[in-house]
Amino acid sequence: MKRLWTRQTQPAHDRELLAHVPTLASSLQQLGDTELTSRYQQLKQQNHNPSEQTTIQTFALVSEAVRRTLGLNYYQEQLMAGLAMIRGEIVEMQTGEGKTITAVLPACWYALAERGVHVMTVNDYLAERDFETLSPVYQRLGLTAGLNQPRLTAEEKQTAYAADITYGPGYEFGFDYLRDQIMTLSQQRTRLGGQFTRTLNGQLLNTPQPVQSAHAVAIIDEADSVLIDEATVPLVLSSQGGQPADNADVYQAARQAALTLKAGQDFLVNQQASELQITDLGILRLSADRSLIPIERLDRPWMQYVEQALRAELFYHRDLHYVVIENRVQIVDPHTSRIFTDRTWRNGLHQAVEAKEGKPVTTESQPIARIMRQKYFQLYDQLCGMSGTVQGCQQELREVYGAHYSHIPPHRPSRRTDLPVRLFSDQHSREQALVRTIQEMQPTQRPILAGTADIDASRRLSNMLHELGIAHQLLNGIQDAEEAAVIAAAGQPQTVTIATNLAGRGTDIQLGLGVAESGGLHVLAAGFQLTERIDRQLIGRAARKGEPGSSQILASLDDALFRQAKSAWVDSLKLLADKTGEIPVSRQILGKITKTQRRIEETGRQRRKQLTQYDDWLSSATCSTWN
Ligand SMILES: Nc1ncnc2c1ncn2[C@@H]1O[C@H](COP(=O)(O)OP(=O)(O)OP(=O)(O)O)[C@@H](O)[C@H]1O
Repeated sequence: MKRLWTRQTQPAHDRELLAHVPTLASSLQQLGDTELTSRYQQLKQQNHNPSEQTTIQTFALVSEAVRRTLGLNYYQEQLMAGLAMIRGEIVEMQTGEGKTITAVLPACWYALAERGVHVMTVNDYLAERDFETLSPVYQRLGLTAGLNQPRLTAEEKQTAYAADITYGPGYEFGFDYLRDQIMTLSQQRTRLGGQFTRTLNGQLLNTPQPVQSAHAVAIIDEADSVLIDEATVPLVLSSQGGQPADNADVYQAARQAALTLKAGQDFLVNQQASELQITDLGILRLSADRSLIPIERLDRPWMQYVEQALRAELFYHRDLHYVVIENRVQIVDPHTSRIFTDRTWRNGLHQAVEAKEGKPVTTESQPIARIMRQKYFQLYDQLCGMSGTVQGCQQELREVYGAHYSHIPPHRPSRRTDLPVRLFSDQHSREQALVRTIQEMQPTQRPILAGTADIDASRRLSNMLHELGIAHQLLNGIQDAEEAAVIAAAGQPQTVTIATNLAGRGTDIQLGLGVAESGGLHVLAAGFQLTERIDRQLIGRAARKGEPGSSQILASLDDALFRQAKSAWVDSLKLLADKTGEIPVSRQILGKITKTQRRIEETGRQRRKQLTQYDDWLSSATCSTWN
């Protein structure tokens, strides 16, 4: 990756440099809007020279545009983060420190070069929110902003990319790249003579053009999520599936066959690793009665259909891995609990889940092109980003993306109180304790955000509160309420919000009248997440912007983290439970939990590394075949 401006960070020098920004910005206050725009445009015409002077002027113009449009004045820390990002760094700013407007500083600085700036975040909701909020700021400087969303037409995408600054979810940029590659390849295959004839006929004028022109700059919000957490799953572009399948009976027959098999005899299963293998005995049993196999309708070996049916049965659970909405199986993102309406599992797994649920079986989509996310982001000349939680993955960001890390201190010291962790022997005891805590807090009028691990748990907690007549709202991706409306209400007095990880990133819960005085938002986390970073995201919803707030984790030995720990110390903890199921938590236990989370983070890193190496090998193998 090429750097536009590299220089070692010198905090004292930077502070001195940035101290000029507010002064210069104040002097711009007397300018009219047109004059403000033309000042920025003049900078653009000065044949973009990445000097410190240009940086100060750009930051001052952006500061004034933000003040006029949003009524906010940049903090010094936001300017520092902006400066770090134009050096290609990934900055860690605590949650709630105002990353959304911080991204405008590097975006406008990079836009001076007129090569296109892509601002990416984790999902379309956040991309649209940021685009809506910030477009008027860009307009003031004479810049255009575009929104790149899934399901746009090619023309709409071209318009979004033609803008100076394009917002969108990270994965969508990758999918556009794959679509462009496929189109370009298919055009290259058109024989020269064919092109000549088509040119004579005027047909080439209508030849589709790639939507993505360049990979100049990517500014990535929630960088650890986009670049690390999601990086285990490659981007795969598939042909359109999802139509009613005319071989539905095959998947149903495979399910019937799978249900006759006995674990330990006919198949071996490793629940932890989600692996299974049909034994020789199982194969014998499955082939015993050939009349049960719809042989002439198979597209792949029968065993593979049965294996997928078993996987669907054993590893894929409703309201955890998928939901069923309007008779359709829809995948749930394991990191955020967000529902992917337009994605399906491959190799017949989606159909196996549909058959398991007794829903209409749809046609399989076929993979057409794929790219590891790492490879896609490496295409950019310049990559930078922000997150509240970079610590724990800075080494990987450097190794894979060549991006250095810098930590930006909070504008105001945190006023969050983290109450002692509570641990329970099982999920049920934990849920009882959650409900008791919510009940006890009701008189304080403080809003509560209860974060659950999955949709199923959010529903259970919701039902328990219903039974007790405790009013609450639910944010788990399948309720009808608009996400923005739920979040807007979550900081109002006495509001109880139950949310899956959907609320974990990027949601800014504004405190209602009198809430700060009564102690601010209280976050109740139902369990530890697999990594410390994700814990910090949820907890970070409380006490933002120097406000008061508190958090508490209520864990249970049933949680995925303890299951993954697979250790004798976890089993021994059960013996310590009192009659409510609560287990006293020592520093030693907390230390072991942190150790487990770090081990899982490290395993994830190794896995991503292996996947990329395997992908490298695969690409070189494929290339040599083509040659
Ligand atoms: N300079 C500023 N002055 C006053 N308020 C600000 C400033 N910058 C941001 N804010 C406000 O702080 C709140 C949090 O901002 P934002 O959502 O961008 O934070 P964040 O760092 O992205 O949080 P998260 O890590 O949760 O995504 C918003 O309400 C925003 O308007």
